[in-house]
Amino acid sequence: MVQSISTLLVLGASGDLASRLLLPALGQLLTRHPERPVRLVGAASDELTHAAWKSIVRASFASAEASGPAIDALLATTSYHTVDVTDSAALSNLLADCEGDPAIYFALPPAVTTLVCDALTDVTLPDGVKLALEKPFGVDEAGAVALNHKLAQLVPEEKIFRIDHFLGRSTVLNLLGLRFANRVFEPLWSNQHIARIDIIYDEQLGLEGRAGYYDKAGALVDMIQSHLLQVMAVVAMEPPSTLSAADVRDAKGLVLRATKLRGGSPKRSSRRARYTAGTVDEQVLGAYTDQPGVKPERDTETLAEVTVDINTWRWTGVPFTLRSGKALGQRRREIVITFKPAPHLPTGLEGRDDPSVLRIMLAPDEMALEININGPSDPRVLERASLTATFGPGQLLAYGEVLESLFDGDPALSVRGDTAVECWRIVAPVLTAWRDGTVPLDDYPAGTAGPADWAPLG
Ligand SMILES: NC(=O)C1=CN([C@@H]2O[C@H](COP(=O)(O)OP(=O)(O)OC[C@H]3O[C@@H](n4cnc5c(N)ncnc54)[C@H](OP(=O)(O)O)[C@@H]3O)[C@@H](O)[C@H]2O)C=CC1
Ligand SMILES: O=C1O[C@H](COP(=O)(O)O)[C@@H](O)[C@H](O)[C@H]1O
Repeated sequence: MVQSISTLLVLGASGDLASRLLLPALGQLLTRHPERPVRLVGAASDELTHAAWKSIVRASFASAEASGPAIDALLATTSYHTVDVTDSAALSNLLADCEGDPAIYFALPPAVTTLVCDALTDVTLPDGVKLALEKPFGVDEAGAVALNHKLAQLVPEEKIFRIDHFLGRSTVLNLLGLRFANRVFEPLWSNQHIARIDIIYDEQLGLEGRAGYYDKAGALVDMIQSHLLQVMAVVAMEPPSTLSAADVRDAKGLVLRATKLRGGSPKRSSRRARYTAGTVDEQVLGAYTDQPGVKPERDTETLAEVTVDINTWRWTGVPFTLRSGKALGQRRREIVITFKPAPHLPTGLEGRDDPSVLRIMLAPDEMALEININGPSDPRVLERASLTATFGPGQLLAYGEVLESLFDGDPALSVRGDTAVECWRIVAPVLTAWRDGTVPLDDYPAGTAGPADWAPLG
């Protein structure tokens, strides 16, 4: 391992991403690998004292049980700057506070990230700088194309990391192992035997004070346009020759280029809803529209569902439904692969003969293969059984994996520029239809499974 950066400069350091996910993961990484010393510089518009910043970092590290010499060294030297990060002079000052080669981490809403990239054109960047940009990449398809061009003027492609932390989850490797290290699944992995695939990421979390970002994004852009399409690409991709960044990115790119909204109709293939007041896990949650910073007239959805087709020999005809939402009653993070029914049940066998279902659960990663077997008392009567397994949790948090690959300059866990644009192309008709009001905005009480008349998935 040759660590190629010395400073992590986090823009948007006072935000939810930084304190809840990025800093704990940095703490965990440095605890496991103290030989990777890194200076941490934070910047955001929030007025934080040095002591307040240090206590944020300390609390984030504590949440990951981070400790040791690299942690102590980082805490002794970390600094925080209250600045407008879209200002070129402020950015130059921030870079002056970095030691050695920095990675600039854009933990910012996408519109702000674009402005920072504009501002960086007036800044002299160190040769070894790396740019790590959070999802969503840009604010729409044209914006993503323009952002790619802007970035190309700043640094070469190999220094650009379009972050999607779902690629850092052990789930991705687990999926590749399950599919390509066994002969039993791959021959069935196509429209010949699979009826439908649902990818569900239901959260119990509400807005968590993130209106500044989320109210302009909504569930479709926040989760489906990025994370869930990436997961779908791994579920559906052709077997890669190696797990190298080039092979896996090519294979994902082929899937996403072939993906289109099912039937080309946003009205039939998408649904959206927003939570009203309710109780999640015994906690009372106010309506989304009553949260500070939310503008109800934006009609931001907190639950989204989209069905796409992958137009290839392997997948034509199989609907892939992606769903994600907030403030739901149950946390449900699952890839559900529903097989076609057996073509003929021998006469003489009775009872339950539902199609087989393979469920791959995310965090903790587990799988369950639900099949029909002969019942214990009368062997002519079928019953349902579930074969389960637990995957290893991985050594690092998803963001730890992401940071490690950023520090090492390995693009395996980041999204290629053309793929980031493809993902916007796939959801563009839905965004337009939702803006036009062609698809109604339903509602659901927080703590429920979603609108009462939505058919359940998986
Ligand atoms: N939170 C999460 O769970 C995850 C978030 N992400 C991504 O991370 C990004 C940020 O999200 P999140 O942290 O949730 O959003 P937040 O709204 O919580 O944080 C945004 C941060 O950016 C700062 N900021 C905004 N504009 C400026 C500016 N002009 N100058 C300086 N600072 C500025 C804010 O400072 P201030 O508050 O002072 O305005 C705040 O620190 C998004 O792209 C999101 O998709 C990705 C994965 C998970
Ligand atoms: O990117 C995001 O992801 C989180 C969900 O990921 P998790 O790893 O925290 O489960 C989501 O809550 C957030 O809205 C979104 O921006």
